[in-house]
Amino acid sequence: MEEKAKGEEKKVGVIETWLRKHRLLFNGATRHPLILSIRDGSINIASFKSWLAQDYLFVRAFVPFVASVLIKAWKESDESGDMEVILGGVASLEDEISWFKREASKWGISLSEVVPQQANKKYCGLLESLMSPDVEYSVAITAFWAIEAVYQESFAHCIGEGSKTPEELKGTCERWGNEAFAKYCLSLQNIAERRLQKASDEELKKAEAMFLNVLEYEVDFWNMSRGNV
Ligand SMILES: Cc1ncc(CN)c(N)n1
Repeated sequence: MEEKAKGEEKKVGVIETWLRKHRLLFNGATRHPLILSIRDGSINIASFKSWLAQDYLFVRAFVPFVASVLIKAWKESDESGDMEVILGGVASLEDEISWFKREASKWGISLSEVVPQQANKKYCGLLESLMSPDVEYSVAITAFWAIEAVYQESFAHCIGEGSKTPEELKGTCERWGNEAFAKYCLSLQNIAERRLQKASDEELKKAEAMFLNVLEYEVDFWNMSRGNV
């Protein structure tokens, strides 16, 4: 292998630095007991159904949030490619909502009767606050990446080697654990990283705090369904 010239080593990015610094918190969100119970097959189906119903409401609130990130990209981005990636995200949410409806009917859940629980309301409130034009693109795209990355890492774990995920839950895990979704998350990470490289110290602090907020809210979201056993 060719030896790298001095000073040519790849710099560790902002996001990679956060992932190393907050590894335990990231693992807390992506290796939550609910996810581990899917992976080892011990999942209580009532918990799964509760998660599914609550997540449908979350995803409906997620659509306008992603649309607001698209607007920020249009206004603020220095790279036109950002819009295509985010637009692809908006488009795939239509498919996701249809998937939730099909899945709910399969499990006998009446989505029109689902009442949002406290942790869900709180998380949707966070999404709404991020839609404000006062929130910087760097902060919003960081939140967007983190929200998607938690699901990708979580569900990919359920279909990874040695998993005993029940057959009827494999489709759910594939939805976020598949390779294409992993690539999409990487595209979002690259956009966020590029913006963070140019951000002021104050913006960087806000974005890091937002990353931690997302991890905390994701844990609360998983906990909400676990409590419903
Ligand atoms: C709570 C939550 N977090 C993330 C995702 C992935 N879009 C989701 N559907 N729900």
